[in-house]
Amino acid sequence: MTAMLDVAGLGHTYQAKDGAHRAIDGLTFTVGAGELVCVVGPSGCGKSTLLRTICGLVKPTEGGISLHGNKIDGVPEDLAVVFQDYSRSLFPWLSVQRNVEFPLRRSLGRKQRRARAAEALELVGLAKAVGKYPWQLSGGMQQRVSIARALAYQPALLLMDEPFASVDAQTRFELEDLLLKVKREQNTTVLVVTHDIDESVYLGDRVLVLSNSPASVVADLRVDLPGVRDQITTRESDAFVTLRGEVARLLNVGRPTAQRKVAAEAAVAAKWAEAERAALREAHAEDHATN
Ligand SMILES: Nc1ncnc2c1ncn2[C@@H]1O[C@H](COP(=O)(O)OP(=O)(O)OP(=O)(O)O)[C@@H](O)[C@H]1O
Repeated sequence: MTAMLDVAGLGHTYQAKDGAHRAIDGLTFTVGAGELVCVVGPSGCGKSTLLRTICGLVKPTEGGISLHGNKIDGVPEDLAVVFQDYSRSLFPWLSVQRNVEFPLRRSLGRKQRRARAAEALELVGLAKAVGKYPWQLSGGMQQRVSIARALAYQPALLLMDEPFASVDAQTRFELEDLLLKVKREQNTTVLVVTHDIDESVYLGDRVLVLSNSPASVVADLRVDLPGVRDQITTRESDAFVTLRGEVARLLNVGRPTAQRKVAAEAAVAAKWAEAERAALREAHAEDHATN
């Protein structure tokens, strides 16, 4: 598989008044064209630093990054980012259509922008919301707009930083399935940073587990699950449960308190997710019984 993103020996040390801080150390991995790779790691390990270097906002002190063969040296043009905080990334004074068109204003004419935005909004199920404003939409719908805006740009790489962390569990499941559908239909190359171990396994073709700060790659795990996934049956499958356990162990074993805390939080989150799925199953069963 051709490497769309190539991260080689990446290291970064921040120089602060109170001394130097080593944030990432010898990070090496690739993301193939059309692949979805999830990055998990303990809080404060250096995930944002990694994203900032890929976005060209921070110049690494060692190593380098290439995006489809071109060394990143500044903000790359063919990259789009979806952030956790959708409410701050959309312009409240622009309609949904205009928000999605915004990044295309320099590269495309009006007609082409319209068409590209309409296509992306259709893909995320928001074709009817073009004339609405972000504040007229639910949180999940606003995040769909952010995703549509990123897709309309047709980036070589879509970076997502905790993209579903600010929505409720049901919406999160819907958005995860939307991302998988988009990736299948558009063959988009995606790098997702998430704190959620279950989410990393559910979404990923691979999961990269990072160490405590300074971040390095502890494991690069292939997710051997079918391409088409289901929130209930996939998460119940033996392969899913085994892999989720492996990621949790890698985050936990021999690591300091912060990392154990992440794994403990993940275990609690997994219990909540299981309760959500049980409620979903009950709702489905009731629907069947009444129809
Ligand atoms: N501009 C900076 N100057 C000095 N130190 C920094 C700077 N930015 C981040 N750091 C330090 O580098 C380390 C890694 O930070 P980073 O934000 O990349 O971690 P993270 O994994 O994204 O954290 P979180 O999971 O909490 O979002 C932290 O110890 C942080 O305090």
